[in-house]
Order: sequence, then structure tokens, then C-alpha cells
Amino acid sequence: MEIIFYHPTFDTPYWIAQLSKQLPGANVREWKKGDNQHADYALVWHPPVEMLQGRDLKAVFALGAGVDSILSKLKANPEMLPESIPLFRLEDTGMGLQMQEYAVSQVLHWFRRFDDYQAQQQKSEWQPLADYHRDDFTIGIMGAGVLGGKVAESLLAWGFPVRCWSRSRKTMPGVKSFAGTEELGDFLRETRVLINLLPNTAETVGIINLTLLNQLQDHSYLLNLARGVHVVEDDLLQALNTHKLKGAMLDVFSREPLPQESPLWQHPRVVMTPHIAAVTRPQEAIDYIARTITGLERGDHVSGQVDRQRGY
Ligand SMILES: NC(=O)C1=CN([C@@H]2O[C@H](COP(=O)(O)OP(=O)(O)OC[C@H]3O[C@@H](n4cnc5c(N)ncnc54)[C@H](O)[C@@H]3O)[C@@H](O)[C@H]2O)C=CC1
Ligand SMILES: O=C(O)C(=O)CO
Repeated sequence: MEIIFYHPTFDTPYWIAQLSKQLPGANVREWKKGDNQHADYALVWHPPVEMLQGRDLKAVFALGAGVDSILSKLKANPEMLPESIPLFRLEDTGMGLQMQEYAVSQVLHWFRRFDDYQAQQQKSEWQPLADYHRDDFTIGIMGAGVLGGKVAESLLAWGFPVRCWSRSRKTMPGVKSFAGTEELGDFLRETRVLINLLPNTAETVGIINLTLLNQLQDHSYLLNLARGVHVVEDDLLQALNTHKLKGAMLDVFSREPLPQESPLWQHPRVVMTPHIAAVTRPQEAIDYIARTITGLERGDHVSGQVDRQRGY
């Protein structure tokens, strides 16, 4: 079995060594420009079109959870990957725990009013503030998939009321589920902390705009863990400046790195990280890919296949 690997920043020799260990019958090689030799599987992130085009592959694995970049490349170059070749993505593989750490730490930060205490400290002000109550701190998760589900579990464990919104209704013990555009308003109405874990699709681009933000509770918070294009940044700034939103924590931006001139950098109630909410953990990802390839070779049903029509 021949496997080609391409990632612009990962430690390629490490990945090749570990994959070869887990798939002893396979020959795993780094794909380099000009390599047109046969391959059964391709493992990729931001692949050049020529790497995939015209190949008789059994499957392609995206080395991340989101497949928006590969699907947008495919839209521009449909011949890069025919529909008959399945595309897989990473399901959790250690990203769920990272998302939990990120969300829990920031929700607790807001809930215990550490943002207010930090602002007071800037003014050398010693002033205990009134506690917030969990009943007024409903967490609303947009996108209740693999990662949204994990985040919901962890915030439930901290005793917060948790609700989620997705395309179809979910059954998660203790979590109130809302589905479809017709239930979006009800979902937002009681949400105090909005956590975004939607995929980037034609339907979700720009979904977090002023109309949506205005439906949240007053003095709400936004945690964007998914993709920058979900948020209309001017609308976010407006919601912050009118105090509809009390704070925002952003891991992702419509342009990355965030341009120096963006007013988000300096906003006193915005905190940000450089797209690190959940990164690919090599060992877990390699375990998953090796397990899935073994399953595909046996003809088993395996999970993680992207539905290209849906876009995730
Ligand atoms: N910031 C970071 O470091 C990372 C960000 N991500 C982002 O997180 C996203 C989510 O990842 P997973 O949970 O693994 O995806 P998933 O596919 O398991 O879950 C997506 C959820 O969104 C819902 N959804 C999709 N379209 C919808 C629509 N139009 N309306 C309502 N609900 C809709 C689905 O029903 C599903 O519940 C990824 O697509 C990726 O963009 C993923 C990993 C790291
Ligand atoms: O896996 C993904 O989709 C990511 O955004 C990784 O940072």
C-alpha cells in the first residue's frame, strides 16, 4: 500500500515514521512536487492541486477537523478530487479536550468577573463586585457536533445551563437542543455565552452578525472557536460598543494573521489567541488514520467521511 503525505508545517519525518510503525504493510512517503507515482491514500493539509489531481486514490485524509480550505480549493478545481474518492477528516483525536479546556477556562473567567477585576486593577481600584449566578449564565453552543458536544459536556459538569443549536435535533443528557433556522431565535433568547463551533459552509458564513447578536441576552459574551468568517467583525465591534456584548474571546479571524490595523487588537473587552484553540495532536491523529485505513482495507464501515454536498 502506498501513502503520500503533505503538510506545510508538520514534522513530516515524525509522521512518516509513526504511520509506518502503525501500518507495517504500507510505504509512506512525503509528497514532493513532480511525484506522479502511484498512491492509494493521501494525507494532506492545504495540498497543491497537482498532488491529488488525476490520481486513482482510495481515500484522502484531511489532517484537521475543518475541511473548508480543501473544499474551497475543490470548488475552484473540481478535477482535483472526483466525487468517487472519499474525503475523511479528523474527528476529535484530542481536539475535544483542548476545546473543553479553552471554553471552560474562559467561561469561568467571565463568570467569576475576572475581566471586571482586571479592569479595576488597571485603575488601582479595590472593589468586591456582586456575584453572577449560574441561572443567568446560560451557555449556547452553535454547532453541536463532535467538538460542540464535548464542550457542552464539560460546561454541564461545571453546573451551567447548556443549550445547543444545530441542523438536526441532538439527544445529549442535560442539554436543551434547538434545530434549524426556525428555532434559532428561541435558542439565542436565553443565551448569555455564545460559543461558536459550526463548520464553515455557504450557510454559516456571516451567521454571527448584528441581527443575531441583538437576540442574545444583554451583556452577553461571544467565544469564537470555529472560523473567522462566521463573524461579521464590524457587527461584533458594534455589539461590543453598545454593550450588547460585554466581552468576546476570539481564536479565529476572517483574515489570519489578524491585520495590524484591525481595531480588535486594541479593544479593551476583546481577548484573542492565534488560531490555537485545538491543534492536531499527532499521536491521536495517526492512531485514527491508521485505524481508519485498516478498516477501509477490510471493507468495514468507518466514520469521519465528509459529506461534500453539505460542506462538512
Ligand atoms: N479554532 C480551532 O483551533 C479549530 C476549529 N475547528 C472548527 O470547528 C468546526 C467544528 O468541528 P467538529 O465539531 O469536528 O464538526 P462536526 O461536523 O462534528 O459538527 C458540526 C456541527 O455543526 C452543525 N451544523 C452544520 N451546519 C449547520 C447549519 N447550517 N445550521 C446549524 N447547524 C449546523 C452540525 O449539525 C453539527 O452539529 C470545524 O469545522 C472547524 O472549522 C476545529 C478544530 C480546531
Ligand atoms: O483542525 C482544524 O480545523 C483547525 O482549525 C486546526 O487548527
